[in-house]
Amino acid sequence: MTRVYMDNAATTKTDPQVLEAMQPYFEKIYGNPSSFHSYGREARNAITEARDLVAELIGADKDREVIFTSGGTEADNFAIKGVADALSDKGKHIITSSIEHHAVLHTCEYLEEKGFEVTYLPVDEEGMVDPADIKDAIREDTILITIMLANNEMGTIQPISEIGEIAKEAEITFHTDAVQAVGNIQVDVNQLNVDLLSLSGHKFYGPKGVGALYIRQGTKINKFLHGGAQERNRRATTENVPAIVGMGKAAELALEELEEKEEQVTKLRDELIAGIEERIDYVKLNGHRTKRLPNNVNFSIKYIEGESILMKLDLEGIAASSGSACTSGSLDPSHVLLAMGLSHGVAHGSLRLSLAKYNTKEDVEKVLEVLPKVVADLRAMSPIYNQEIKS
Ligand SMILES: Cc1ncc(COP(=O)(O)O)c(C=O)c1O
Repeated sequence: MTRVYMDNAATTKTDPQVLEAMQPYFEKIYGNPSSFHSYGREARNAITEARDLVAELIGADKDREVIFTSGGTEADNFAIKGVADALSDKGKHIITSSIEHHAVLHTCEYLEEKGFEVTYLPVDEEGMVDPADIKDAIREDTILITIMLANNEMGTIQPISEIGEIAKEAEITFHTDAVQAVGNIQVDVNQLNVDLLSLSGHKFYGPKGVGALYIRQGTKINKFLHGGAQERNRRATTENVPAIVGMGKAAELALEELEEKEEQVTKLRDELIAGIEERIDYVKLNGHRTKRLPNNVNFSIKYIEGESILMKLDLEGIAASSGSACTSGSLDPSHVLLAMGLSHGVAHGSLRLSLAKYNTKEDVEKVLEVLPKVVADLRAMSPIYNQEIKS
């Protein structure tokens, strides 16, 4: 059976060119970047090169604004706790949205336990934050605004540049979680007006376990890991050189390929959306129809449970998700879909298909052939469907 992987928002396949770039850093160039000798120097140079490539991808200053982390989660933790720690004398109020990734939400909840106050802004039915709500939520003691660039579950892209303007005017530090956006759409820290931006290697064909935090020069933020003087004294621990090199290569490829791949993936996304709406009744596209990630398709399919669709699709060789990877193991409906006003029942029947540059027209055709049958089979067994629709 040919398998179709459409869970690229959870993670992407590592690009073979990335793997090739990493290989020497396990075998030959294995020095510690902090060491004086040539082995160390070679590793150090590789990190500098990777930092430049990541900086270039997001329009950051090459020398000093990118700090490597262990992934998107650490970048979010670093940004939020680091600013809270550095500015707690100034104030203890943070503004975020109710649809953030748990890496942001749980960090904010942790800070609430430590005496910070957090405003969780609502979103509209398309999952959009209203910049006017940000303006209204700002207080004398607000020290940080953190709003994601694009949502991992339903792909809505937020008006970050506009929110950034508001933050700048109010002189409040502004962070965005761009983990799902980087590599999928153009991301430029200056155009977005952000002070801090999180990204993660494995979401754009790089390796897992590596990410970065962009820190605009002059941003007040405390260090995250205490120990050695690595990463300009902001994050101690011996650098994960092969992974950093891999992320650098992935950034280089993303910059080269972005325009072409964005168009290719958008076309597949739109075929999937149109095909599902044409072939299956009682479905609702979740998220904004146009201001959405090129690789994201998310539908609520009424009268069935998301988990049962996933199981049936898996048996047919199609890998999809019911929401974010972190919540799909639990039976709670997605906090994102609930925040958009969906009922528990409808939120339960959600299906996310997330594309990558490796997906083909044939993949889309297979999904459009299999999914309607799966839905019809499940609905045939659904008492509510039979009661409400068939009678
Ligand atoms: C929006 C968002 N933020 C943060 C993360 C966490 O990234 P990582 O897996 O690199 O820790 C993810 C991963 O799913 C994500 O989608």
